[in-house]
Amino acid sequence: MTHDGTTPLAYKALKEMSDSVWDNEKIVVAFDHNVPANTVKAAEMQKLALEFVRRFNIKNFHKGGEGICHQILAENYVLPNMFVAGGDSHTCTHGAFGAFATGFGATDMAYIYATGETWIKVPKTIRVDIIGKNENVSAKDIVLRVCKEIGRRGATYMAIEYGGEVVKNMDMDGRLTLCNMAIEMGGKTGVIEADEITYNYLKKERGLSDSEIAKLKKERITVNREEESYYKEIEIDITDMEEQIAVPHHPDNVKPVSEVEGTEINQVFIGSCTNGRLSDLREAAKYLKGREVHKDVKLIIIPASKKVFMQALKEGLIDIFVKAGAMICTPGCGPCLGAHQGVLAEGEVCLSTTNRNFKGRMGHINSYIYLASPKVAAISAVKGYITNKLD
Ligand SMILES: CC(C)[C@H](C(=O)O)[C@@H](O)C(=O)O
Ligand code: SF4
Repeated sequence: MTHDGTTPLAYKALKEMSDSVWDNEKIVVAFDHNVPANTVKAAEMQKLALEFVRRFNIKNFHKGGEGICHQILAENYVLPNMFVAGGDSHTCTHGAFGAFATGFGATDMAYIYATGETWIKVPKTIRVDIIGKNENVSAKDIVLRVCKEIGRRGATYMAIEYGGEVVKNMDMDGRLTLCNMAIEMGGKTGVIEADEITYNYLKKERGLSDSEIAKLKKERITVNREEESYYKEIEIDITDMEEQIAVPHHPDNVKPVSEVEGTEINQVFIGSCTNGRLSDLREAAKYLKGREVHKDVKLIIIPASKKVFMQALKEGLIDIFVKAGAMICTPGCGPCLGAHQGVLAEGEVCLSTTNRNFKGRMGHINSYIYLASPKVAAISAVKGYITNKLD
C-alpha cells in the first residue's frame, strides 16, 4: 500500500527499476493525506500517483474520500497471517489482525511493487499484558500508558505483542488503536494473536465464509515460546489508572489527566488512524449529545472512512456533532499531520486523538499538541480546557 504522499515517490523509484509491477491485484493505492487536494503541489502529486495507477492497471485504487489508508486496509484487505507492507509508518496498525505489518520507505515500496520481495530482520518481541478492570479508560489511554513505560526508543526494531485479559476482551477498533502506536516507541510492528474476536469481525464486517476462516486458522503460524523467549515482558494493571494525556512534544511524555487538568485549549480534533473509528465516534457522541462546544474551541471531527461516516450518519452521531457545533470534514488524515483542515496558529493548543504530538506537526512551530482519548477530547471540547469531568 502507498498513499497520495508516498505513491509518487515509489513510482519515480520504480521507473528506474522496472517496466511492470509484480501483481496489480496485491497493490493498494489510497489517497487520504491531502484530500481533496489543498495545494497545487498536492494536486500534482495525486496526478502523478494516478498515472501510476492507470499505467499498471492497479485494481485496488481509492481515489479520496474513502478514508485513511489504514482504515481502508482494515475494512477491505488485511487478514491474519499476511505480510503487509505499507508506505506509511503507521502500517504497524494491522498487527491487530494477527498479521505482520510494517512501514517501508518509498524506495523499498518501489522494490516491493516491482518484485513482490523485500527483506527485514526478524524482530525481537516485547510482550505487554494488560490486566485489571476499569470502565473509565479506553485503548487509547492504555497505549499512551504503554508509550510512557517503553519510551520513544524502547522498542526500536521490535514487535510489541499485546495480550492479557483486557486485550482478550477488546474489540477490533481498540486493538487497532493499540497496534497503531507501536511506531511511536520505535517498534517495527504491534501484534495481537488472531482469536475469536478477530474471526467474528472478519465474518461480520468483511463477509468471510466459515471455510475461509477455517483456512486462516489452519494456516496460522505459531511460535514455541519456550525456545523463542521474549526480549522483555511488561504487565500493566489498569484497575486504578486515570485517563492518560501525552503532553508536548512527544507521545511518550505521558501524564495522568489530573496533572494537566485545566490546560486551556483552542482546538480539539477527533479522528485519525488512531481514533477515528465508529466506536470512537460513539464514545465522543455520548458526551457531546445535547451539549455545546465551548465558545473558544474549534472542534473538528473526521470519520476514519466512508464506511464509518455512513454508519455514524445512520446512528445520528453526525447530527449530534453538528448540533454541538463541530466541523465535520472529508474522511482522511485531516489536520493530523498539519497539512490542512485545521492547522494551528502560533501559541495555539490542540487536544487531539491522533498519535503524534511532535513540535510543529499540526501547524506553527510554536503550537502545542496534547494527545488523548475520544472521551477526554469530547469532554474537554465542551469545557474549554483539558479535563475528564463534565460537571
Ligand atoms: C506522510 C506519511 C509518510 C507519514 C507517515 O509515514 O507516518 C504520515 O502518515 C504521518 O503520520 O506522519
Ligand atoms: S491519520 Fe495521521 S498518523 Fe494516520 S496515516 Fe494519516 S497522517 Fe499518518
